[in-house]
Formats: sequence, structure tokens, C-alpha cells
Amino acid sequence: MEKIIEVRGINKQYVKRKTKEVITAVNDVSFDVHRGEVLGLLGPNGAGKTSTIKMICGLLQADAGSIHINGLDIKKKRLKALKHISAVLEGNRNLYWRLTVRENLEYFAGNRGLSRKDVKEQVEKLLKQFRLKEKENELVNGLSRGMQQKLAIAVALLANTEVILLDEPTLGLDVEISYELREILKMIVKEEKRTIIISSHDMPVVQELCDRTIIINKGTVVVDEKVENLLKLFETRAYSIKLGGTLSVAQEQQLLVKFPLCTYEGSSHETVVNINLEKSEDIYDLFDIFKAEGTVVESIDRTTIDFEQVFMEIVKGEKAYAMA
Ligand SMILES: Nc1ncnc2c1ncn2[C@@H]1O[C@H](COP(=O)(O)OP(=O)(O)OP(=O)(O)O)[C@@H](O)[C@H]1O
Repeated sequence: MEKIIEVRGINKQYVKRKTKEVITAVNDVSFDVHRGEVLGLLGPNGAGKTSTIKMICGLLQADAGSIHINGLDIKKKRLKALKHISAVLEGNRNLYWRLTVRENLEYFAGNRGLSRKDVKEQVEKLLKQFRLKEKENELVNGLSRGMQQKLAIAVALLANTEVILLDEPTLGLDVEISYELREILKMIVKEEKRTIIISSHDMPVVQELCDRTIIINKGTVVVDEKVENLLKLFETRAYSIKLGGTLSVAQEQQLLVKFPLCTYEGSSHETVVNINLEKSEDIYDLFDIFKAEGTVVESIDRTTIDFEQVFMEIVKGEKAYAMA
């Protein structure tokens, strides 16, 4: 697949005004995005996702490294390069609050140089896609946060740019509207084949929409892998183990130390331990804990794992993740 974005060795440091402390937000980050791909950019709070997105859409300049969009260096050919990108940044909804939903779409479509006929067509299409038709004559000012977010994304799509950057598209939205937005984005991904980068903490968004994910931790890329492969890999290490009896306090402590993310629940005659092993060989250590006190293992089942668990496994502790 052809590359549309090439990020090479970018760095970003901030200096705190008061203390003069230097914060390395992004440290030697490199990745490619291919045409038509949906890339999830993940990481815990403060990992450097927003800084990375802002550098790609030209709002921040990298201290080092380079970014090419469609082969154009954003430092040297800034305007031409940025023409290929639309962005919806978290907390920044580029809308006119005193205009209606329809007026906003018409204004931005006209602004982007679309003909009158195309404006009409595009606006109708987006109102329908984003299920905003019944709100078309309402002022943006009075819309819920979810509706405003839908409109902001619809406006970003108007420009017909090849790349769309969405920073935390579902942040702060209630479950229902997040679900709706996810379904709309899914449909757009399927129908429009645009290149999309989504930064998100919303794991279902990543699991359902993204082809590939880049996980950033402390400013560095720790994973760059297809979502499908990550799920498969972790699935083979996720087990549900039924024991014929309860765990002793010593066993519980050992489990907690060795496998901090494992969970267990039990009754007086059985215990079920759910665990995601980091390495397949770790199962021997787990069984040693049971064996030491003669605990009977009654059954072992593979369990399905969702992306949230995968993410937690990868970013927990300091460990970098390696595809083993
Ligand atoms: N303007 C700034 N001045 C000083 N420090 C900053 C500034 N912007 C970001 N940082 C710091 O840089 C680091 C990375 O921030 P960034 O917003 O890129 O991370 P993030 O992964 O998007 O986090 P979140 O998920 O919390 O939005 C954090 O430690 C943050 O506090």
C-alpha cells in the first residue's frame, strides 16, 4: 500500500514557564500511514498523542525529525502539504455557534470552493450520514456536545481531503451518542476509503474502526501493529482456569505479585482465575503456585479478550512490548 504520511524521528519538548522544567512529550517517533488506512493512536494520559497529531496537522512544529504528507515536507511545502489534511481536535469545535447546523455546513462547503450544486449535494449527504437532518435548522449553540461533535466531524469531511485526523472523537460523550458516532464513522470508513488517524481512549472505537494501532507511552512508540494481530496474539495467552478449591492467602499474594492484572472469584469449593499471560511460558509459573499447595486444576479454557485488556497489558509498568 502506498504511503500518504511519513513521520520520521519527530521530537517535541516543552519548557514549563514557571519552573523551566523540560518535558519531553514526543521522543523520536516514526511511523507511516498508508492510503485508505484507519490508524488508531493510543496511549495513556500525557503519552504524547495530541502533540503528535498537532505536529502532523501543522499546529505545532517538531523540534527534530520530519513529516511528509503525500510526499511533501510540511516544513518546506507547508500549505501544499496541509491541503491534504482536515482535523477535528479535542475540545476545539470549529463551528459557528450562532449559525444553524445546515448554515454551518453550507458556509464551510462554500468556503472550500464547492459549486452551488455540489454544496447542496454534499450538505444533504452529510446531514443524512450524520443523522443531523432533524436538527438542521437548530443553532449550534443549543446543541448537545454529542451533536456538536457530529457536526464538527461532518464539517471536516466536507473538504474532501484524503486524510482526516480525529483527536478523541468520543471523549466526554455519553454511551449512546458514542455508539452512534462509532457506527457513523464505521460507515464512512467503509464507504469513503479515506485515510483516518484517530487518537482515542475509547477502546471499542479502536477495535471496531482501526486497521492498525500505534501505542505511544511516555513519548515513544511501543507498538505498531495490526489490531487483528494484537487481538490474536493476546487471545492465545488469555485463560480462564477453574480450580477445585479456594486459594490460600499466600497463593493470592503470589498471584498478585507475579500477575497483577489477573482476577479471580470463588466459592467454598471452587475458584475461577482469569489471566492474560505476557509470555506463554508464564503458565508454568502459574501452575507452580497452584501445585505448591496441591490445588487441583479442574479445567483450562482460552478466553476471548477485548482491546481494552490488550491495551492495559501493553502499557502497564515500564515494559516495552515486543511481538514475540
Ligand atoms: N503546552 C504545553 N506546555 C507544557 N507541557 C505540555 C504542553 N502540552 C503538552 N504538554 C505535556 O506534554 C506531555 C504530552 O502531552 P500530550 O497532550 O501530547 O499527551 P496526550 O497523549 O495527548 O495526553 P492526553 O491523553 O492526556 O490528552 C504531557 O506530559 C503534557 O503535560
